[in-house]
Amino acid sequence: MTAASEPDRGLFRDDGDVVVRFEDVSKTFVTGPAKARREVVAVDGVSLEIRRGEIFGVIGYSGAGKSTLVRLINGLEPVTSGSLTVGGFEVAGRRETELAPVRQHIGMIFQQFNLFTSRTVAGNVEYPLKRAGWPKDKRRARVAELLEFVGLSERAGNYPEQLSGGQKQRVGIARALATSPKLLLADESTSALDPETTQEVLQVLQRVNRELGITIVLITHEMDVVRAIADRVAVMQNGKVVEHGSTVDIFARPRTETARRFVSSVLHSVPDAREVERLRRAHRGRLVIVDVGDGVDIGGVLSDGASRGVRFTIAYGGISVLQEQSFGSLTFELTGEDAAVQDVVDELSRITTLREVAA
Ligand SMILES: Nc1ncnc2c1ncn2[C@@H]1O[C@H](COP(=O)(O)OP(=O)(O)OP(=O)(O)O)[C@@H](O)[C@H]1O
Repeated sequence: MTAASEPDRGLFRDDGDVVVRFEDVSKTFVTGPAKARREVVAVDGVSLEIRRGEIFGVIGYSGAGKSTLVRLINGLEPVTSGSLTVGGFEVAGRRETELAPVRQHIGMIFQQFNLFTSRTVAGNVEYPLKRAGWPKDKRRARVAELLEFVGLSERAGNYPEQLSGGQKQRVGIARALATSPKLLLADESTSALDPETTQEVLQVLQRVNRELGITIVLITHEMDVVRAIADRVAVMQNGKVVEHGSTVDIFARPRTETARRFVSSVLHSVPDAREVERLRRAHRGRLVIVDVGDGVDIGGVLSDGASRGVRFTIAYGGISVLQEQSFGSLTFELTGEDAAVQDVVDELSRITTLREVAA
């Protein structure tokens, strides 16, 4: 599918490699009546760059501030403080009427699809083209092209209620792509879908990114979604980005407890509290959990330990491969003379992240 010709007005062209730049951005909601005003800091001092052509995941638990962060990008919520440039355009401090030029380059899809129930599939996809003033024959050709791209040509005359969840979301994607945005915001776009349908929608999003070169910001609370398609990811907690980096790095070396919990929700290589209890009952030696990955020579340390009489038992763990790198974690029981075991623990701590399971 080709990009539709649209006036560009210079946005998204001279912004270098960075499509969205947050600099110390905060968003505070003030709620309640005058006497009992309450402030909620939904986004708290976020600095972040989203690069051209990437799929950028934003993950966090409910209330972390993900939706608000993304709604700032297209000005659905105004920024309280800081600087936010989108396609080289400063969004912070703009009036609603000034945002139209930047919004025309941004598409959005939603968890609940937000389709017009009274319009057909084709009518839904056509809607933004009508609003943008496209003539009828061009609209028709564009809608056909978009429906083909998302694999729904046969469904053009159906109404949303006749479609499955995955098909509805594909209509949402086609509609969001209609006017050839440079940036697609996907807010929990697969959260209402079963795992199989989720994969189907993620594959379409991946094609949107790879084949059309559209940058995607993907909000989710599922690390599986991040693992499937995100190039980089930001982990949010209490309005702050507590960690961000390439998806591979976050999986291989999560630095915060929140990131670690998200990673272990997918990999299951780290024992949870109940499993730790069971391990503790079954093993009497020192129990350590170590992160493993390419280039981390855990075997070498254990062999050295063995030469001093330290024995190890693998009690728990798992190793996965993502984008050709292996990562995961192993839980060892170490037994032997105290000082020698301590040397092994020290050496493992030096080469990787090690957590000890309390005796
Ligand atoms: N319009 C609003 N008015 C007042 N408070 C709001 C508003 N929108 C969001 N908040 C608050 O801001 C915080 C962040 O909410 P946000 O919806 O951005 O989080 P989230 O990570 O997207 O959560 P979820 O996954 O549940 O949607 C929450 O405490 C929320 O209650």
